[in-house]
Amino acid sequence: MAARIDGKAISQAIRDEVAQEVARMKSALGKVPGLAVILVGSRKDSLLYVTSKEKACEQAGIRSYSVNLPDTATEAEILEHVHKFNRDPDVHGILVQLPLPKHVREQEILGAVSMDKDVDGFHPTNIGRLAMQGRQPLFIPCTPRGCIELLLRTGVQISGKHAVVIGRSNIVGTPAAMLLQRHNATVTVVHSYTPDPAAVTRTADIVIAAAGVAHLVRKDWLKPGAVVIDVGINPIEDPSAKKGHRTVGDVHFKEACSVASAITPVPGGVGPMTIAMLLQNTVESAKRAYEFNGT
Ligand SMILES: Nc1nc(=O)c2c([nH]1)NC[C@@H]1CN(c3ccc(C(=O)N[C@@H](CCC(=O)O)C(=O)O)cc3)C=[N+]21
Repeated sequence: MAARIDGKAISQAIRDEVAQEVARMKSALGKVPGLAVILVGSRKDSLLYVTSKEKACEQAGIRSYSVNLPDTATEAEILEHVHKFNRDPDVHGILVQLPLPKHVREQEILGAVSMDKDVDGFHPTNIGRLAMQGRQPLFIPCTPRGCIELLLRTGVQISGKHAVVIGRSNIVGTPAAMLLQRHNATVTVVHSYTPDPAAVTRTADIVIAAAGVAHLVRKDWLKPGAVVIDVGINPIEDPSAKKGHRTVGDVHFKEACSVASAITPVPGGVGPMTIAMLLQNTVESAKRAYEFNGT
């Protein structure tokens, strides 16, 4: 029976650490970190995420600034807000909630965020530095960083292990693969064109599932003793649930539990870590801005 990796508890510990840092900064400098969140449109899931980010900021003592633009907002309008936050010295992190409406070119917007406020780590220069040996990005994308943090804080060795990342998105799969490589794992990325993803994944010591497909990873995809990090957040119908639906990961949790040595649940795994990492990136950014080392 696999150990359950408790993302909720670990993320709470990180949020407590962040809150302490914020308190120290406040008493030493009279300043607190600031996070700006730009939301375009009214997708229900995005609204929910943004609200929980704001709540988490408030609890940690981080000031949040939010802008909610209509679906019809133009690139120029969004850029105006990005530029305003770039100039604002009280703002240390800027997050543009993704996905953006289809008429907006995502890369244009993400590339306009000041590199040293790019707490999502999505600026091309930060991604480029993440990919290069011997270079340091200013920020590591929150979800992949959360996955690695879960491994580190549960004492899972990464160095020398074979890690398989399922999915190659810009925001999770690709940066997760780069990060694992920086931690000296041997990394394979499988995706929708991989002929036999199960066979490849079965050779993994560590699996990071970020395909966005409910229950893609079954028992026969896993090597006995594998450590499984499930990034998926997929709504499925469930007549027995109160709302008629529930959230499941990319991994069939129950099946995986009989094979894996440790696994993250959904919800309560990677999701809460994403928010904790966002807060941590924001505090680190404010500390850099004020040249404050925490004492
Ligand atoms: N610029 C940008 N940055 C992001 O970091 C970003 C984004 N856009 N767009 C959407 C995704 C998704 N995301 C999540 C954050 C928290 C949970 C979370 O806390 N989930 C809970 C509840 C899940 C549920 O029950 O639905 C859990 O997993 O336990 C999930 C997903 C951040 N994202």
